[in-house]
Amino acid sequence: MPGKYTVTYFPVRGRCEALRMLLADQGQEWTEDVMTREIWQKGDIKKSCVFGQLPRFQDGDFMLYQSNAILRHLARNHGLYGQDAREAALLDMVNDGVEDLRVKYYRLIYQNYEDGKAAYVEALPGELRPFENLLAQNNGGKAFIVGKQISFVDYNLLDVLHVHLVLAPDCLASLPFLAGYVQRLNARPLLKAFLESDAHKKRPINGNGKQ
Ligand SMILES: N[C@@H](CCC(=O)N[C@@H](CS)C(=O)NCC(=O)O)C(=O)O
Repeated sequence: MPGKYTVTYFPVRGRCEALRMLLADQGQEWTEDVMTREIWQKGDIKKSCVFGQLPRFQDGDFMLYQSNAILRHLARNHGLYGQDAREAALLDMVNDGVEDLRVKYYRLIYQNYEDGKAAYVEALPGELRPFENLLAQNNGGKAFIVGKQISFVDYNLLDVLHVHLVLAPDCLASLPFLAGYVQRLNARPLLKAFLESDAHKKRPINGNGKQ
């Protein structure tokens, strides 16, 4: 049984919105422990974090760092890690692909937004194409990214698609399976309620105001 969940993070969507979507869609409650820049800059909490960074996640007295490890822990707690070892391996593969894209996105947002945005947006459909192909191969593109049930990777991929749809609203124009996937997942009742909540809508996407 999972203990009480607490998410410690800066007041942004960033690397936590995927796990928040997972929790909301799975009907879980959690506490937000919001880290201000002022407190973080004092340095004591940073020193206490395993890798000197947030998010930190608490499941009762169990403490975890690294956003993808947190997603996987929640996947194991809530049956979101595929139906067998092969599905789990495929989920790991796709999640690594999501992480690669997320890292490119953060590099753009935090290091090269003004100069790099146009080229990034132009290349984006090509970056998203592998996910379109994976969807097309699974149940005619009408299911989840892997297998017949939702997984932690669906929440992570959905978050990365959400932030890219803000950056480049037409980025799915040539990717119909991904466009349908976003609509389908967004319409899941508990997820829809979360996406329409102030907690989600008012939370900045990134920490520097760029999006
Ligand atoms: N690989 C880590 C990256 C964590 C990370 O980059 N955290 C940033 C915020 S998103 C942070 O703590 N920045 C403050 C600092 O490094 O002092 C994860 O996925 O959790």
